[in-house]
Amino acid sequence: MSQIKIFDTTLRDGEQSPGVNLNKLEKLEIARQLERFGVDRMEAGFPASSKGDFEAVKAIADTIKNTSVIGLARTIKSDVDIAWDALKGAENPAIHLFLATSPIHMEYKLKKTPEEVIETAVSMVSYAKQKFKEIEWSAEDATRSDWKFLAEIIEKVIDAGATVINLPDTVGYTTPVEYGKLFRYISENVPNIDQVELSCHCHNDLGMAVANSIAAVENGATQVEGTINGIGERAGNAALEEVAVALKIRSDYYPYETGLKLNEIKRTSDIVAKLTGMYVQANKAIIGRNAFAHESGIHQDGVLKNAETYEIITPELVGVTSNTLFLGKHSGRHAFKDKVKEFGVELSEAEVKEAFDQFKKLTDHKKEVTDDDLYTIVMEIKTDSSSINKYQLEKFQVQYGTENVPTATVVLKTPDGKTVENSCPGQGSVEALYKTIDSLIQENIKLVDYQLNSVGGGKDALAESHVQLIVNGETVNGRGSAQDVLQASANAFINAVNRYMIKINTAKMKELVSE
Ligand SMILES: CC(=O)SCCNC(=O)CCNC(=O)[C@H](O)C(C)(C)COP(=O)(O)OP(=O)(O)OC[C@H]1O[C@@H](n2cnc3c(N)ncnc32)[C@H](O)[C@@H]1OP(=O)(O)O
Ligand SMILES: CC(C)C(=O)C(=O)O
Repeated sequence: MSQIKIFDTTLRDGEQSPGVNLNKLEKLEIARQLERFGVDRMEAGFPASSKGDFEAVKAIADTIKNTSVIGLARTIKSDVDIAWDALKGAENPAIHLFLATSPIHMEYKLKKTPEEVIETAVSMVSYAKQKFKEIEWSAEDATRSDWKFLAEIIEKVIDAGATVINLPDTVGYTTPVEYGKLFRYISENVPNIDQVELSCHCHNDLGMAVANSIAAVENGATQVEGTINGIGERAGNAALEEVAVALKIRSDYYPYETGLKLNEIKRTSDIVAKLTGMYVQANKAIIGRNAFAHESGIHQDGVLKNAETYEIITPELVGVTSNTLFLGKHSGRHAFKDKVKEFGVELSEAEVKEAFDQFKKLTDHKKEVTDDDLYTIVMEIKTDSSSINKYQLEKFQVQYGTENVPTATVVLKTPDGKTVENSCPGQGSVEALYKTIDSLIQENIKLVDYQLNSVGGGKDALAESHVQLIVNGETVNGRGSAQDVLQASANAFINAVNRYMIKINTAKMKELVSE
C-alpha cells in the first residue's frame, strides 16, 4: 500500500464558499479537529488577504504541532512576506504559491505573456525559498492549460525550489480519464519531477471532484487536496472524507491508503457544518443523515439479516454510532417488529398485525413516523382488552365556524352490534363531539378532565388526548391518539367508556364464577 498525503483546505478554499466567514477562534477549533483527524497538511488561510485571516493563520501555526500548517500567497513579494510573518512560528512553516497557466487566465486576468508567467513564478518561488523550506506551487487552471507549457514551467519552478507541484482543476472542468492522463504526462515529461510530490486539487462543478482525485492518484499524484464536507468555491472541492473512505472500502482494488483516523469523520464533519453554517444534505455520501438509514422494507429486512446486504461501509468506521431503520411508508413487517422489540414490549402475532396496520395507515398521512408515534400505537393496542364487545367510532363530522354554532354528527357501533347516529350542538367542537357521543351511549356519563398534547414535534405530530369520566358513578380514564385533535379526543372518550364496559363485565364474570 502506498501512503497518500491529505492536504486539507477547509480553512482556505472551504472558507471561500459564498456566505462563509470564520473568525479566529472558529478556525482554531476546526484546525484542532483536523489535527485529531490526522490530515498531513492544513492550509490555514491566505494571510495577505486580511488582518483577520493573518491573525487566524498565525494562531493556528503557533498552536498546531502534529500537522504541517500552510498559508496561501500570490506570486507577489508582499504576499510572501506576510505569509512568513504569519507562519514562522509553525513547526514546519510552508507556503502555497499559485499562478495561473491557462491562456484565458494569463491573457485576461493576469495580463501577462506565458514567458512573463514563467519568469514571475520562478522568481517568486526563489524568493520564498529564502524563508520557507517547503513550497507548494500550483499551476492555477492547470486543466485548461497547454500541457507542453505546463511541463516547461513546472520543470523551472522545481529548479527554483518548489517541493510540491499541484495541478488544480480550478473550475471543475476535467474528467477522470483526462485528469489521469495529465498526471501521467507531467510525470513522464518533466525531467526533475521525481524531486517533488505531485498533488491534485479538484473542484466539483461537474460533480466529478472525488472521481478526478482518485484518477490522479492512480496516475502518480501522491497528495490529494480537498475539504471536509466538500465545501469550497462555487460547487465546492473534493470531499476528503469521500476520497479517504473510497480508498479504504475499495482497498481490494486501490493499493493506496491515507493516515486519516476515519472514525473522526463524523465529528470533523459536524464541527465544520456547525461553524460554517453549511449543513450537509441528507443524502451526502459518507456522512449525510441518510447515509446509514434504510427506509424500504426489502432493504430493512436484508440489513436485519446481514447489514452487508445493503451497507458497504459500517457506520462505526466513520464515527457514526449505528445505522437507522427509518420507519416510513416503504417499511415492512421485519423492521417494524425489530423496533417494537427495542421498546421491550411483547406483542402477539395478532397485536403485531393490528399495530402494523395502524402504522401503515399513519404513514399515508405522516412523512416520518417517530418512535414516540409507534410507542403510542403499540401501547394503545397493548393496553386495550379486545375480547369484550365495545363501542366503536364508525365516523364523525364536526362543523365549526366563527359565525355559527359548532355541531357534531357521530356514527357509533354499540357493543350489541347496532349502528346509531346523532347530531348535537356545543359551545366548541370538542363539546359538540362529546355531547353527541354521550347521547349515543346509554350510560350516565360525566366528563371530569380533558387533556390534549402533541406526541413529538412537527406540524404533522400525533395528538394524544387523556380524559377522565365518571360513568354510572365509576371513575375511569381513557386515552386516544390520532393525527387529528378531534379524532384523538373522540378516541379518548370512547376508550374511557369501553374501559368502564370492561370493568363492569369483569365484575359480572367474577360474580358468575362465585355463584
Ligand atoms: C483559485 C483560487 O482559489 S485562488 C485564491 C482566491 N482567494 C481569494 O481571492 C480570497 C482572498 N482574496 C482577497 O482578499 C483579495 O482578492 C486580495 C487581498 C488577495 C487582493 O485584493 P485586491 O488587491 O483588491 O485585488 P483583486 O482581488 O481585486 O484582484 C486580484 C489581483 O491579483 C492578481 N492576481 C491574481 N492571481 C495572482 C497571482 N497568483 N499572483 C499575482 N497576482 C495575482 C490579479 O491579476 C489582480 O491584479 P490587478 O489588480 O493587477 O488586476
Ligand atoms: C490556489 C489553487 C490551488 C486553487 O484553489 C485552485 O486552483 O482551485
